[in-house]
Amino acid sequence: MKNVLAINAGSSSLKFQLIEMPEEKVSAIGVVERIGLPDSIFQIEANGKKDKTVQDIANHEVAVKMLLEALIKKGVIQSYDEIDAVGHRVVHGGEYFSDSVLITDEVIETIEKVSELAPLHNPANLTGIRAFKEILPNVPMVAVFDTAFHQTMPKSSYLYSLPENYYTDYGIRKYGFHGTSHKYVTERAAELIGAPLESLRLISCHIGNGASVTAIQGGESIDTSMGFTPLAGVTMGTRSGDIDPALIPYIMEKTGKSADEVINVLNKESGMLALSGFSSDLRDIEEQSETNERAALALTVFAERIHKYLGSYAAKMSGVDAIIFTAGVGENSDTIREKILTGLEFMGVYWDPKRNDVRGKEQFINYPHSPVKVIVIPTNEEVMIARDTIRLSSN
Ligand SMILES: Nc1ncnc2c1ncn2[C@@H]1O[C@H](COP(=O)(O)OP(=O)(O)O)[C@@H](O)[C@H]1O
Ligand SMILES: CC(=O)OP(=O)(O)O
Ligand SMILES: [Mg+2]
Repeated sequence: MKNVLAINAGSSSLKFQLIEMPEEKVSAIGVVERIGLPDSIFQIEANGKKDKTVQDIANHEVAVKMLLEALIKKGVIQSYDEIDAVGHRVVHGGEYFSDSVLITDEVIETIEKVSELAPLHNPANLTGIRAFKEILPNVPMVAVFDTAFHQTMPKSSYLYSLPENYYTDYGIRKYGFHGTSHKYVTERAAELIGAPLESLRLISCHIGNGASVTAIQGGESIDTSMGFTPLAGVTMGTRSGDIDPALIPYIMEKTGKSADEVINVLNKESGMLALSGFSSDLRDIEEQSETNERAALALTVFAERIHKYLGSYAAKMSGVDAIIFTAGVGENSDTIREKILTGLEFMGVYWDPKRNDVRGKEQFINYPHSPVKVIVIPTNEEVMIARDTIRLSSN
């Protein structure tokens, strides 16, 4: 048995799970939120007990120390020697990584090199890696990339219609993200359907704060809604998704903002937050949607963008065998799933409102006679990270 610590470091948060492998038994799970802000929150659940503390946590290194100390204090481990390996989610791997990799100084340098392509995510991932390297210098660490699963996309999917040297000189292409999650639900879907992956055409909707839709044929990603960065595609919590690129210089001219400032608006002040006018959190928006027109419109825009991808990807694969919903919204919001699925009978999607009334667990929500299956599958990026970490650190 080996203890793997799976780390998902965000810009202001750090999610973690300590997992006993190969049994995949979770011995501790938790999250640190609001890192670098006042009143940071640290939550950990282990041995059937939940603890929550609120205190300032200045940076990721402090967060890492707190979580390691909490593992000992709660008796999950007796000493740090019991942590056999650490796996890190890294959002952008560029074209450098089509699989997870054992972290070396050279790997860290490469992750740094592609950081400018995922400014909300990669720097935070690197901070997590460095913090662990400092505190557990002799423990093997593995990087698991959001982009890796999408490296199977054909050139016709990933090339933009731009001068060729933009791709060859600058690596400008579609990369795609949430790959670890899309891969996890793909494999689970094949198991639940009871058919070999090779025979399936799937559309996976990862809808959380960040959201992306992926077409998966024969187990491989063949197209996805995010692009060069995680800003592209559907409307998200605070991200605009696709807009006309000519808007960027236009907004700069009208508002006097720099390019960086406009991108910051598109990343952090747009999406559901901008449409609703009050929140990026889908729960808040759903709560107000009966009485607040902007909230109702935001829900419609959000669902419609995803709805259109379902038609588009079904066309691309000449049909679809199953549609998958995952991540915070996809797993929990029957309202959004209903809005996305309504009107798809023409392509064989017959969903059952009773079965759709489900939250956070695996369930088919289609009628048994539906040619297209629709499945809610809670994602588990951490277990995927742990599996790859064991595979690559045991050699
Ligand atoms: N019960 C629920 N009903 C509706 N939306 C929910 C529910 N639980 C979580 N969400 C939504 O899920 C989103 C966060 O998803 P998550 O996958 O955790 O995001 P991320 O990992 O990108 O930060 C939020 O918009 C939140 O409102
Ligand atoms: C890549 C990405 O958008 O990740 P998240 O949904 O965690 O923000
Ligand atoms: Mg996420």
